[in-house]
Amino acid sequence: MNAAPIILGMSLKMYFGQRRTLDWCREVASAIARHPAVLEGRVELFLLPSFPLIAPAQEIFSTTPMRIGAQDLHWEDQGAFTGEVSGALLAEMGARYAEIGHAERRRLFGETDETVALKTAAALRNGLTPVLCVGETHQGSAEQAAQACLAQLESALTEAQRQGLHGEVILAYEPVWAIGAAESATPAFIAEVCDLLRTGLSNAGHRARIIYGGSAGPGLLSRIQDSADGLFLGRFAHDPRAFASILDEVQLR
Ligand SMILES: O=C(CO)COP(=O)(O)O
Repeated sequence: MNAAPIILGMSLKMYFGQRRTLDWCREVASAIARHPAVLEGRVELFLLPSFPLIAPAQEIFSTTPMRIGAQDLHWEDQGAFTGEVSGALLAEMGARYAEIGHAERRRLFGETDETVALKTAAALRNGLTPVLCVGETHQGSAEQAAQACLAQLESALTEAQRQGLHGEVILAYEPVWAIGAAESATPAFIAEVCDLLRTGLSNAGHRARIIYGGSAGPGLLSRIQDSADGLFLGRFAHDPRAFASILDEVQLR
């Protein structure tokens, strides 16, 4: 048994405008304010909205344990990087998490192993918890998936290690083939990969909690929470009631 809280993280990606984001925040804030799993400290909650909505989301959740983070950050702390947002600014705003290396950023925006490593260092340097996305591209065996994820993790940590940076990392295991799909990977597959990841992490001397993402929604957490430390939610928590119903699945660990 493990007394650590279950993590429920949520990325809104670029799905919602301002009004819908803030409505979602208000509804979820009211649901979590009275939820036993929250009141008893059994969950760690984070939300990653679009950059301009970080501050208003923080305001709405200010009396709740929901922490706010960013979906990306730049690897430098300041300078001539038009359009970018630094970890230093995010930390100054009170953000607590920074998502790094999501498959969409790799596929659509040229994110590479090198930029992921630089961004992981930038997050740790600024006291932000990296939500480091890893995952295999094609559906195969659990061993192949874990091997791909551990290689991505090792590569992502190289720059932080070189700079002597430490801090907690949340490993978001997201099989690329399960992102934006009709269904998540199966609970058995997720559990197998998470168990292999845990062994791999411990053999390599790393400490990271592991959350699963990729079409995760209501009904999944109760089937994987012995192996995974939580979920990284997307579309299937767009309905605030779905988010609240996932909270109902959080069991005593
Ligand atoms: O990428 C994800 C979370 O960041 C998962 O997104 P979906 O749950 O919408 O597939």
